[in-house]
Amino acid sequence: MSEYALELIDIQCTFRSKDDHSQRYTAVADTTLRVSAGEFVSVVGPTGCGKSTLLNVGAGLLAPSAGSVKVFGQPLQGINTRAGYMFQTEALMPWRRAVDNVAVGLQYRGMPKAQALEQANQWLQRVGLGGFGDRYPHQLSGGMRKRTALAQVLALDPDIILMDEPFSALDIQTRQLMENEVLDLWAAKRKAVLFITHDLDEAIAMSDRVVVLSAGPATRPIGEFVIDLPRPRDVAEVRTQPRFVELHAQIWGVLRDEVLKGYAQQLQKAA
Ligand SMILES: Nc1ncnc2c1ncn2[C@@H]1O[C@H](COP(=O)(O)OP(=O)(O)OP(=O)(O)O)[C@@H](O)[C@H]1O
Repeated sequence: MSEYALELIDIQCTFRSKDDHSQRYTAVADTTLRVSAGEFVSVVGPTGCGKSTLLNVGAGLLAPSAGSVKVFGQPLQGINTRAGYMFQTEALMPWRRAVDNVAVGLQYRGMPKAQALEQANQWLQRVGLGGFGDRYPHQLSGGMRKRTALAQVLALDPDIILMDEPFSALDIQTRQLMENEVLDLWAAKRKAVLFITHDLDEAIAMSDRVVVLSAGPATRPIGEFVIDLPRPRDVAEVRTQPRFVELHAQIWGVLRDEVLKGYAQQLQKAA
C-alpha cells in the first residue's frame, strides 16, 4: 500500500472566466501536494487563490484540467469514497434532527436504521453533544451545528478527512474548543487530514506540515514547512511557545506578499 493517503500530482485547473465566458482562467497550475497516511497537512493562501478548488479535486468533486489524483496509490476515478468532507458552509439538513443528520450517511451505506441511530448518538456524545440528538439544526448554536457536522463526517470513519475552513464562522473561543477537539479525535484515529484555512495561527497550531500557496492566477505551492511542535497540543497554549512564534515569522515571510497581491486583486475586481 502507498505511504500516501492522497496525492495531487501536477494539477492544473482552468475554468471559463466568470466575467467573460470567451476567456479562460487558470486557477491552479503545476501543483503537487501529498498527504501521508496519518498526517495533518494545512494549506494556507490568500483569498480566492484556489484552496477550495484543490480540495474539490482531492474529493473527486472536480476533475482537474491536467494532472492526476491518487488515493492510497490508486488513481482516483469519480468521487473519493475514502474521504469525508467538511465544508465551510453549513451542510446539515434542516428538516432532520441532529442524530438523523449524523445517521443518514451510515444508512446510505446500508446500515439498518436502529444501528445507524445508535452509532450516530455515540458520535454526538464524542463531539460533546450527548443529549442534543433530538434537536433540529435551527435549535442548535453555530458551534453545535459544527460539532454535528464533524460527527457526520467522522461517523463514516473515512481514511482521509478534507476540511475547508470548517470553523471560520465561529467566535474565537468556540473555534479554539473545536480545534482542540479535532486534534484529540485525530490523535485517537490518526487519519490523513487536508485542512484548508485562511488563518496561519490555526494552520500552525494544528498541523504536521503547512503548505503555502501563491496568489492566483495559476496558484501553486511556494513554501512548505514542517511544524515540529510537540504533541499533544492545546491550540491556545501552543501559540505562546517561542518555536511557534519563530515558525509563524518564517511562514508569514513567505505568505505576506501573496496576501497583499490577493487583496489588491480583490480590490481590482470590486472596482
Ligand atoms: N467553477 C468555477 N468557474 C469559474 N471560476 C472558478 C470556479 N471555481 C473557482 N473559480 C475561480 O478560481 C479561483 C479560486 O477559487 P477557490 O474558491 O478555489 O479559492 P479559495 O482560495 O478557496 O477562496 P477563499 O479563500 O475565498 O475561500 C477564484 O478566482 C474563483 O473565482
